[in-house]
Amino acid sequence: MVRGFSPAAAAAVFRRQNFLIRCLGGYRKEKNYSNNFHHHCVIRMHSAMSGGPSLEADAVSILRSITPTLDPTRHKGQAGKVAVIGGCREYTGAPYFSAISALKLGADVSHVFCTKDAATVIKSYSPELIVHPILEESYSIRNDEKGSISAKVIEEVDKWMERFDCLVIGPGLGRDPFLLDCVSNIMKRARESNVPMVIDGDGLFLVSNSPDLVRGYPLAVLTPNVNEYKRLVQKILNCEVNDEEGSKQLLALAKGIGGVTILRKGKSDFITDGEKVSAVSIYGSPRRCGGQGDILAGSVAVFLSWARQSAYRGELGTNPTILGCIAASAILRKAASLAFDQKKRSTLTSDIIECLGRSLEEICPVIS
Ligand SMILES: NC(=O)C1=CN([C@@H]2O[C@H](COP(=O)(O)OP(=O)(O)OC[C@H]3O[C@@H](n4cnc5c(N)ncnc54)[C@H](OP(=O)(O)O)[C@@H]3O)[C@@H](O)[C@H]2O)[C@@H](O)CC1
Ligand SMILES: Nc1ncnc2c1ncn2[C@@H]1O[C@H](COP(=O)(O)OP(=O)(O)OP(=O)(O)O)[C@@H](O)[C@H]1O
Ligand SMILES: [Mg+2]
Repeated sequence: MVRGFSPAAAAAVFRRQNFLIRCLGGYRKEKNYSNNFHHHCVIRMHSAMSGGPSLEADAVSILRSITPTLDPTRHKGQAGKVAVIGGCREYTGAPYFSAISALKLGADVSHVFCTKDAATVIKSYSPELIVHPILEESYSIRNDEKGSISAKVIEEVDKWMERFDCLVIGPGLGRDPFLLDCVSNIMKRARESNVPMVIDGDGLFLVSNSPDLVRGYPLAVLTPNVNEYKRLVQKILNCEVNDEEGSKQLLALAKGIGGVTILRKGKSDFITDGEKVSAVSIYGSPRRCGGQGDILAGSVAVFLSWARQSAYRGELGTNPTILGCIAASAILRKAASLAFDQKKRSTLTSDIIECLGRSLEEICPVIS
């Protein structure tokens, strides 16, 4: 029996999950499980994370309820304006993956705020992105310039801040202390303007060391991978990750940072804002190429912006940040599965990005 549920409730959950996974089309390739869905489902619900129940989310219904129709009366910007804060000398792929994924899912405008070194490279990947070369790393400036550069960074971001529906902080940001200091200031400004923030990659390194940047901010979403989660648990809860108590620990972590939303990435994705834990377990791909988390972060930004629009219209009863995470996780996994079908071992992050549109179209067709 599924932990925490009566046999009847567990059977209903199982039937529902069966239906959802068929819609999302993602389980069929999983080794050893492909011919035995019942086994697949029950095992997953037992072993995904113990220490309290986590229910498979109804991702299909969520996607259908928050994805806007393509309506000729809408103007540019209404389907979402997102900005990625990331990209430095070392990493140019990560911010590109996040920003282009947002566009490929249907956002109208996608910006990248990065270092000067990274900007030309990112621009050359795509003419679709609006790239601002405003950040600086310590190696490229003198100590006596830091004050004026820091002020200039915030001045440039301030020009745009109120227009953004969501920021993605961290993909390919690096860990330069001066640069992270400037990004802390950007995060404080975003908070003052009530702009949602998806924090990923090196943004999570920053938040682990300075949790007050997001503490108690309900529009903050943290998307840790296994390393980033470990660091957060150590810093915030002062202990080690304990998967025996996985759900409880995740709830405690979200509460410990004042009710932010956490999407813990892994074999299943677990999502909470401190109230209950939802899971997205549909099968994606066995390829673990770098960059899939960056796609996810850009996708969360889009879906949470759409979920907030639906919430304004009074159509939702659930926290939009949770809905955005569930929708993004399901779409990324489905896209990864589609890409893997075609490319097998040579599947790359850019192949998955090319499947984002189809992945969403199969669930929310433009003309239904
Ligand atoms: N194509 C691209 O451009 C891509 C770029 N990417 C970008 O890479 C960045 C790091 O993300 P990741 O996922 O490698 O971090 P993660 O798994 O925590 O670390 C693995 C190990 O490495 C270490 N470590 C990491 N950074 C370090 C640093 N600056 N300096 C020193 N150590 C560092 C880390 O050590 P620890 O954190 O435990 O100290 C752990 O042991 C991030 O900006 C991401 O967006 C990815 O999105 C993929 C595609
Ligand atoms: N073992 C797994 N099986 C299936 N899906 C997984 C597995 N591990 C991660 N994923 C999925 O891949 C996506 C990216 O997670 P991952 O842990 O690779 O992030 P990341 O390390 O931050 O990636 P990036 O390389 O972009 O930084 C998430 O949606 C996650 O659910
Ligand atoms: Mg990552």
